[in-house]
Amino acid sequence: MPRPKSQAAFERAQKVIPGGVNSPARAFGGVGGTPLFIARAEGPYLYDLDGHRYLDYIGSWGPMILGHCHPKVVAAVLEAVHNGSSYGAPCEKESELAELICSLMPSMEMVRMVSSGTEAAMSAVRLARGYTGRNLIVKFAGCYHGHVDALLVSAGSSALTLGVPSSPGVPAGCTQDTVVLRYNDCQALRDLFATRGNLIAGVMLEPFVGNMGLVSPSKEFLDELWKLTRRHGSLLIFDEVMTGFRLAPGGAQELLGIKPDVTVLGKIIGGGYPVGAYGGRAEVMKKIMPAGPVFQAGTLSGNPVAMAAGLATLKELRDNPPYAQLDQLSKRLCDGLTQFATARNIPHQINRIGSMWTLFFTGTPVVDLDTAKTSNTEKFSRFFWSMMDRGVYLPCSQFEAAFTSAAHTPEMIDTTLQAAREALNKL
Ligand SMILES: Cc1ncc(COP(=O)(O)O)c(C=O)c1O
Ligand SMILES: NCC(=O)CCC(=O)O
Repeated sequence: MPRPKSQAAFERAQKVIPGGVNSPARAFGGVGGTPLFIARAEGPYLYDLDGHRYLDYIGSWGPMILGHCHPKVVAAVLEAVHNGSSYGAPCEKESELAELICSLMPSMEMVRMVSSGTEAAMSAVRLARGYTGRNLIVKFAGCYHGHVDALLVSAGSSALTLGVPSSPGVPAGCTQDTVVLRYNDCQALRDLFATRGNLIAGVMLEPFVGNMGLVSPSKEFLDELWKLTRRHGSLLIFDEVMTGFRLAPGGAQELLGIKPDVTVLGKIIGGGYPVGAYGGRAEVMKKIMPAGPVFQAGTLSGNPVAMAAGLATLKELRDNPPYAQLDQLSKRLCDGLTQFATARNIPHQINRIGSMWTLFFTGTPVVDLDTAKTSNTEKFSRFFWSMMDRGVYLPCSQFEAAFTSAAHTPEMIDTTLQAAREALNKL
């Protein structure tokens, strides 16, 4: 399908923006070709510059759980805008959003707002170190916590898609206190804690991983994480930037019945505007300046317009929870995909939790980064473009989760399945 206006816009952008994009995840590096330039978005749809319409299964990589331009979010933002863009002084909306977050996620007694998931993850690492007086941070291969120096080792998402396991510009000193383990590997976790448990400030993980494609934790893995961090006084840090308010009103932690010490948030809490947050028990959070000695700050933190968008989004999710519907729609979609791929004898795995899902082109069950990497990414690329040409916008990498939104209807799922049947038949 020709997209001359996107092509021209990409060429223009490449002259003044590195790689033509402001975040590598958008560059289509994993599938080749030119990224679509978006003119506008509404409900479940994206519209590109060339006037094509696409059913959107990215939702800005997670935030748009209500679909684009939800009327209540738009109204809240418009009202806020007229009261000023930024004050550099506290406003009540910050407390209102903090109260709502803490009521929905009871592991959080206090929360600090920042402007991105990266900032939240970075600050959570500093807090864990400041609180425990220890340096070691444990992360898992394939998990992505934003572009935090200390966590940019064996990172997922575009760092994985584009084959950059760690980046130039991150000095060894920044990662020397980071230990990377295999996701779902209980023995590695036990071995590490047995030898260095008293040095570990915190263990950070995506409780369901979206950034190597969707991967779920085993019960044994979660039990072990809980037990070992309790025994050794290390903080258990859930990065719920993707899963927070996505899988349940109380996030993955509600679903799993675990109260992490610290939670990292982003995406949905900003309703499409730049917001991140981190929170936990008051006793831990009171270490943060000016309540305590651990420094962290931000000119635009708690921005009133972004707070309004986040509040409107979370209130809608609380008052009209879409989770059962999202689960049903996503199940219908994934069941159909499995059925078609099986009928065509295409080796595949579908991993799904609620409205997060990935179709992996591999015959091997995907439980960690190594098994995710057994996927046939060339097949994925052909499937991706075939779906795009049929008006379905999927994540542009095998190693990303797709998201269904509350604006999707059963009819749209069936349209998507019809496209998928044709695309798989042509693979
Ligand atoms: C789990 C997770 N943590 C952290 C981040 C970083 O968030 P941001 O892109 O807002 O910096 C992302 C996504 O980018 C993410 O998926
Ligand atoms: N899973 C990918 C992301 O969430 C990040 C999107 C971006 O950095 O643009």
